[in-house]
Amino acid sequence: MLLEAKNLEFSYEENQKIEFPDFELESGESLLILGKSGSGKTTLLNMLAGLLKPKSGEISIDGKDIIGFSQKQMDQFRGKHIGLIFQKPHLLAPLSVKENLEVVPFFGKTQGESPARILEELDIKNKVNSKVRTLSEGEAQRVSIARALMNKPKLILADEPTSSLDDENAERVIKLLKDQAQRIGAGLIIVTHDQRIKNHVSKFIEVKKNESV
Ligand SMILES: Nc1ncnc2c1ncn2[C@@H]1O[C@H](COP(=O)(O)OP(=O)(O)OP(=O)(O)O)[C@@H](O)[C@H]1O
Repeated sequence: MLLEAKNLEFSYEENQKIEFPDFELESGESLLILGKSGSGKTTLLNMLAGLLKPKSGEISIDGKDIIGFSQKQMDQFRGKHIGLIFQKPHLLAPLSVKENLEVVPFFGKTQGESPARILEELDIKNKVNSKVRTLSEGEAQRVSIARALMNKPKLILADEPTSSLDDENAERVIKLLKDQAQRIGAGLIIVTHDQRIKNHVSKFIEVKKNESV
């Protein structure tokens, strides 16, 4: 099993508690996190990425109890094994596409995939030397997927990756995410409201906020 989450709870404030459903994910499998606005989907993704510590519960990734990690251990683990994709691409604007990919193995201290190969897979090779500020939104999101794949992560976490894309680009990005996750044998978890993604991934959990604590 790649990932197991059990009895997770989080609270930002004393009179508020968010309880999360238990779930499991195998390598190569995809899962959607669904739920209303404000229900706690991004909070869950941030806990899985080790960016937030749950109030209680367990998260195991690749057999490791990530909640027990120190901040430094978590940063190293994330750099090596987790690829993150956000709603907006968060690329380094003054750098080229290639340079944006090359910083990943540099900071993760890993060997990294070849940027040329990944950009070819994502059909964006002709932009390799372009500055990222000259890219369209769909192209920039494909570069952010390329960046998340650079370290061949075991787990890919994506937060609303298609919400600012038109239908054609959204379909393309979903397909790429799924295909690439399968190619490298990674688990893929996507937070979304997007019906266009729901048509492509059948396994899901739903997060519901519980106000009465
Ligand atoms: N830093 C914070 N401090 C206090 N409350 C927060 C903080 N971040 C989020 N919350 C609250 O926690 C709840 C869950 O937020 P979260 O962003 O996880 O929801 P979400 O399901 O991802 O929402 P959306 O779909 O609108 O992005 C919300 O009520 C939100 O207002």
